[in-house]
Amino acid sequence: MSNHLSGNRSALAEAPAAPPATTLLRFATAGSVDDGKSTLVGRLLHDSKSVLTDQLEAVEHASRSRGADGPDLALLTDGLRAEREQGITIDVAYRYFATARRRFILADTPGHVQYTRNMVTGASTADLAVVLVDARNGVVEQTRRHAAIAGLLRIPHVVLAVNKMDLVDYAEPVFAATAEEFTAYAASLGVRDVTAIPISALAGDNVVEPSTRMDWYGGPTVLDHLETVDPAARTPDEGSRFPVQMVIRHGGERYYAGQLLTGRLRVGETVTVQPSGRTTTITSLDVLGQPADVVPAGSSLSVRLSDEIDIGRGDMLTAGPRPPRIVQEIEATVCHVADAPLTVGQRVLLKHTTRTVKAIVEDIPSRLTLDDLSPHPQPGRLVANDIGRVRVRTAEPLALDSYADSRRTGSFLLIDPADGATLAAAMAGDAFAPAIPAAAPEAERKRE
Ligand SMILES: Nc1nc2c(ncn2[C@@H]2O[C@H](COP(=O)(O)OP(=O)(O)OP(=O)(O)O)[C@@H](O)[C@H]2O)c(=O)[nH]1
Repeated sequence: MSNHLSGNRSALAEAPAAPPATTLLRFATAGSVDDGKSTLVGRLLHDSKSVLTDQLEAVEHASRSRGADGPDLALLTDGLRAEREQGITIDVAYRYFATARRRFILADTPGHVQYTRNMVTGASTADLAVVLVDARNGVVEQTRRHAAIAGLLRIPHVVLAVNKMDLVDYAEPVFAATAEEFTAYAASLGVRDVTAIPISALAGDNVVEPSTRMDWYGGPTVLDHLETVDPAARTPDEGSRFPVQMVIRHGGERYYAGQLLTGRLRVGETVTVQPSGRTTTITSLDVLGQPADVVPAGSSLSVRLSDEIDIGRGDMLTAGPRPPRIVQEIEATVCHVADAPLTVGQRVLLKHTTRTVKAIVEDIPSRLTLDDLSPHPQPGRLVANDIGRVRVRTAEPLALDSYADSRRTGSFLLIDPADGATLAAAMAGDAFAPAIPAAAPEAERKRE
């Protein structure tokens, strides 16, 4: 049976296998406009020799033609001409690079205040967020928003890069005060793993090479930390989740193809078909034409089962200690990304893994103030860049995890049925409630 998928390879190519977690780190950058994100990323790529030579030559050429002395490192990341002309980064730019120790996917997200939605998009799958501040300004409103989003998205690790240390004479007290303020604030939002690093992206201090101008700092450089941090740390033990992407009939057999999002699958294992709840046994697993006994998360595969059960695209095979909840009534935290508002009573499509069902927005009980995550009750609607709570009712049951348990299968999209445009990105369940143990009540008291 090893080659039965050869005619269907292109369909499987939709979901490429991810490399093992130990070799790949997904991270996002965030900072206010002009804090130096692009310069930092350019410096990282340049000094770690991750940049392709032709790219670097193009940048040097462009920099020279603008009369600059050395390469303008921001040019390496601000790819789009329109963005450069506007002078701000307006969308998420994904970069793929590697060093000898690790491969990286970087979501370079914009700093402008109105682009919260892009930060959410870029950071939603990140293992780590690099939050930049300008050493001269310290923690500003945008920094607090970025910390809040990191908390909401449950990004396991945060690096606070205190940049432009060259402009504050590389002074330790400036760094220490900013690091202390940020770490305390982040902790109040449930972000516990913060590594603060004093850097100059422009001069190259503590980005790849340790700085000779900040002897008082004994911690890692940015690259050291990115190369050694454990991406899996703090991720809870997830069950196995295999949403069926397509059913392939071949030689009288049925094969279910898709990508294993979390956990692993094993031949002979009992799995539950969701949302019907029927159980069956895996008789074979096949990864790109090769039979396998055990398949890890991230693999694209096809599964054969012992029973003839009616299974189609959008069903999910699950196994493991914590089964998903089968729900039609969902409470979620959403980041609204469309220009048109989201309102109570609105009919939407809900896309969760490979399943898309009709749904209605039953309630929008609160909207969050991003500075401190305190809720405003009963906003009635959400507009672009708002983060709020919604209650949604679906026409059919869904097998849903809470976002706290699984970022992959606890998230979904709300889609406009008229044109297929994404309205909101959602995190199911108690996404922000437990992340703010003390901050919200205190903030409430302050307002009173
Ligand atoms: N002195 C000094 N200047 C820096 C440093 N890092 C960046 N800059 C300068 O700060 C300005 C903004 O840097 P960018 O990297 O474009 O900032 P950004 O955060 O990517 O800005 P947006 O893309 O607009 O969000 C540029 O003039 C940089 O040369 C630094 O460490 N020290």
